[in-house]
Amino acid sequence: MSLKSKVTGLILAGGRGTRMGRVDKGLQPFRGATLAAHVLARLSPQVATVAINANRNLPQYQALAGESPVLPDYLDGFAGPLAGLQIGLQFCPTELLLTAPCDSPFFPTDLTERLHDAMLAQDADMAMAVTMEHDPEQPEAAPYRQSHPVFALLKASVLPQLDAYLDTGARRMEGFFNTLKVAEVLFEDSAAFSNINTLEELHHHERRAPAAPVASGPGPRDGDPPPMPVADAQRLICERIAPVDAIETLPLLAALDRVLAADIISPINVPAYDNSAMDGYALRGADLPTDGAIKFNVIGIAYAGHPFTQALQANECVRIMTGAPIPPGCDTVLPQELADAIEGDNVTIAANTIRAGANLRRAGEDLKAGGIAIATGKLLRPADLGLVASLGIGQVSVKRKLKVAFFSTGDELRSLGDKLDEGCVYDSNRYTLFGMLTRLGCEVIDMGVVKDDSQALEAALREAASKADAIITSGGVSEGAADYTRDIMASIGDVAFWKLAMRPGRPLAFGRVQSGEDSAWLFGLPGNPVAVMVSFYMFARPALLRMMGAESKLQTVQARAVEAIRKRPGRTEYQRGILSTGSDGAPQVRLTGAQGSGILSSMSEANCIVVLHHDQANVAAGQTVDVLLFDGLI
Ligand SMILES: Nc1nc2c(c(=O)[nH]1)N[C@H]1C(S)=C(S)[C@@H](COP(=O)(O)OP(=O)(O)OC[C@H]3O[C@@H](n4cnc5c(N)ncnc54)[C@H](O)[C@@H]3O)O[C@H]1N2
Ligand code: MOO
Ligand SMILES: [Mg+2]
Repeated sequence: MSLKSKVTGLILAGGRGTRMGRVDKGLQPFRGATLAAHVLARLSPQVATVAINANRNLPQYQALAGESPVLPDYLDGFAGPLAGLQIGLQFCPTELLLTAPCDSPFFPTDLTERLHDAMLAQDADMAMAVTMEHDPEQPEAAPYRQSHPVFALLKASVLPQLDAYLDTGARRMEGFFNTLKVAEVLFEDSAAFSNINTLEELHHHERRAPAAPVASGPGPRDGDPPPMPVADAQRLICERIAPVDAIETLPLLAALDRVLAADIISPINVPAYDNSAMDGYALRGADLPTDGAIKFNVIGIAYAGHPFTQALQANECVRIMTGAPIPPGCDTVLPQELADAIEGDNVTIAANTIRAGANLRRAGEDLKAGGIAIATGKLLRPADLGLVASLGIGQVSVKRKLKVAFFSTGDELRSLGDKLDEGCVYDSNRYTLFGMLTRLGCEVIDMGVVKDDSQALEAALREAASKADAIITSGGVSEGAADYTRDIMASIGDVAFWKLAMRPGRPLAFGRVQSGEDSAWLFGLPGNPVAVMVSFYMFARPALLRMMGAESKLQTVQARAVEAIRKRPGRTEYQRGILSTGSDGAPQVRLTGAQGSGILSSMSEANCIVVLHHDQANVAAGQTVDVLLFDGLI
């Protein structure tokens, strides 16, 4: 039996993340994935199966764990790693359990093997990693021994001892380990066990990252992490964001473009009764001639709103208008223009003019009483208002509008009405952001321009976090000497800075900003005017829609490229295009000329974005490309 098949791995992710501002450490974005995902990638090859101990954000951990279990503590109140160990041992289907904390993504790939060797050699109950450390304050002093109790291999059979220890109220790992026979294993590489406690440490590691074990994409340049593929960033954002659950009830007309918060159940059949689809004559289908022609006697008139209620006899018919209820016994309507002859009260109908059952609209054929007419999450469009009205419903429950604060950053920015000093530009991003957010149905909070000044930025972010569900900023997220935004963002929240494998829109900041009790999601978009729009559409838009509880799928259409398009594989490119109909009637697209990410006119001229996918290479003229239409997007 292999060693691996005897070991269950347990990721300890149940802590409070106190030193990280109480964020869920394991879910922090790190080198294209989450910290816990990195730990999982290290652990999986060393064990038969993995479980995750977590006490918050269980769905996100479950998404990571897949088929494997996510185990909350059995003990209440974030009782520490021993509580995680307890539930892990309770679950453990194998002879041995190996623990690893969610904030240490660099541990050795032979951890299980080395701990196991020592455990056997010393006939121990558990084995634990130890390193020799130097005190940075006293570099001359002798190194000291540092144990790493969260990296431990234990016999599953120690569970009763752990239960007894926890029953005494004690919670310290070292205390429990003193009750066991422990083998210590000295590892040379102390950095392998370094854990990431604070957001500063996280960003420090993020910036000097070696190749990420779970991220894909082109290799690192100058020690930088590889740019993250667009799809990975979208997934990471989506995994972290949950819908805002506040709802309100609105009169139907005020609900246009809002997100439905409860299914609309049809209280009635629509239509409520069988009725005529034509102006003509209602009759019994059985009376229709099979050959020749038959004369029907008109015995009355049915109008919409004025039914004819008398039952018909053989070869009788009723003059009927569109929408009028079908008289009793009738099942067919002859459109009047199909009559062979109409003379006074007589209508002659020839054989094979219509079939029995024709031209009727059946009760409930649109909506059945008791059925779901519109499902929760639907963005209410004009057709939906009509549908709700057709059910006689005058008020609907919708999600409250999402509050989104936004501002531009940069000393060079001037607001409209200001003099354009040398080296300055007018702030255009706030206008595009206003437009995009308003179109998305958000309540916008325009916070103007904020200078490249750390105090002003911090104050603006705090104010925004206190007022809004989400914050959108532009500028200052790249590597420039005046790009203060990234440091302030990182210092007052758990904000990660990503370099994305896309163009435009390479830099992006995403995370949560905290101000006292209040917090908000932050999207720090790049400053370049085209980049800000593209990043908004690709990342902020789906995230905001998710917060609103709405669907965000965008439909692409295919079009023939009129000219060749240069494209480098390994990044997603969003080029501005004009979609039209070719001489053969098929859709075709051409680019709007210069594609620089400062050229906003390319966006204004365009009616679509040409999406060139991550792995796609140069496109030859005549080849088909995917196109995202601006209609529906903006
Ligand atoms: N060494 C590197 N430099 C840059 C990189 C990089 O990876 N390494 N990335 C480039 C890319 S791509 C972009 S996009 C920009 C992003 O820069 P920032 O987000 O830091 O934005 P700023 O430096 O503040 O501004 C960039 C550019 O955009 C103009 N801008 C900014 N805000 C507005 C506004 N509200 N209205 C109109 N124009 C605005 C600003 O004046 C600059 O020209 O970084 C590249 N550099
Ligand atoms: O993202 Mo920057 O993409 O060139 O403008
Ligand atoms: Mg910059």
